[in-house]
Amino acid sequence: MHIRFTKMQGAGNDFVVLDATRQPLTLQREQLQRLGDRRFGVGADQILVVEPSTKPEVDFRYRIYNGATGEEVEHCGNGARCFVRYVREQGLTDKDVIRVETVNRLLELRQAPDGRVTVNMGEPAFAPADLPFDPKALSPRAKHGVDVWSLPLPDGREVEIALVSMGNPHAVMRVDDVLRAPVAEIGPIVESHAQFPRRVNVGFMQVVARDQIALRVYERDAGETLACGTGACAAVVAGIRLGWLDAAVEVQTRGGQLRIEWAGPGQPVMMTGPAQTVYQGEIEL
Ligand SMILES: N[C@H](CCC[C@H](N)C(=O)O)C(=O)O
Repeated sequence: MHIRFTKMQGAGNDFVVLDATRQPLTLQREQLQRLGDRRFGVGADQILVVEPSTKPEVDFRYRIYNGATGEEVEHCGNGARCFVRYVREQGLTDKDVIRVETVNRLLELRQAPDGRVTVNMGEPAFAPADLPFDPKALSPRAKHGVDVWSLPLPDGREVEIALVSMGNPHAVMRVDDVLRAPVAEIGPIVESHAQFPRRVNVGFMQVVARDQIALRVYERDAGETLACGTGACAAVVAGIRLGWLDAAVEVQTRGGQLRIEWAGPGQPVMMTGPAQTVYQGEIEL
């Protein structure tokens, strides 16, 4: 199969974007993995497929696959910003506000004149069943009236995590210094911990000020990425709930800066950040 693709990045989280608006595109897992493979294919953290909408009030559908496994996932924040740039640059729409449906969310996206894109990421969810997270023998520790969980590790250590679903699952822990955080060691252990039947994205958050954090994320099925949009949303929401952060926070990631705003329960999380096209290409799959 001959495929035209667009390579994009949002704060260093990179994507292969495919246009399935003109004709249906059904890719096998192995083909998705080939697109994501940094040696034998194009290389990307996730593959984004833009599809026509099936509903009059929605402009597009957007499907997301982790590049390493070809597994479909529920949400991708940096990908949503690249999606907006893509559909406008490809002439698929000239709207300033775009409504797009993912597998389990309806997002509203808007691009500002300076090119930065703001995404209404929907409301966070916190019940263990939303992740899913199976507490088994664990019990939550209430902190600031919010449940945090002490997760036992195989070597006997424990890590304290806050659970947030942005449609996809996030376990967030606070660290003193992200540069020295044990991301490569603890990330994979928590990602595939038995308490997470569908595994989890693992965030390491350093609180710099009440309106500033530094964040690294060991992503489910991707390892550490340079930025994770839903991870930034989950970390800020957890920090606000735990009393560490105000309602608008600048998030410094290894790949760039994101701005996350959340006005509290019942409100959506708003994310603003960069999105760029890197190149276009073709590949035989
Ligand atoms: N690895 C994530 C999907 C991509 C999320 C991330 N790239 C973002 O920007 O939100 C998961 O398995 O839930």
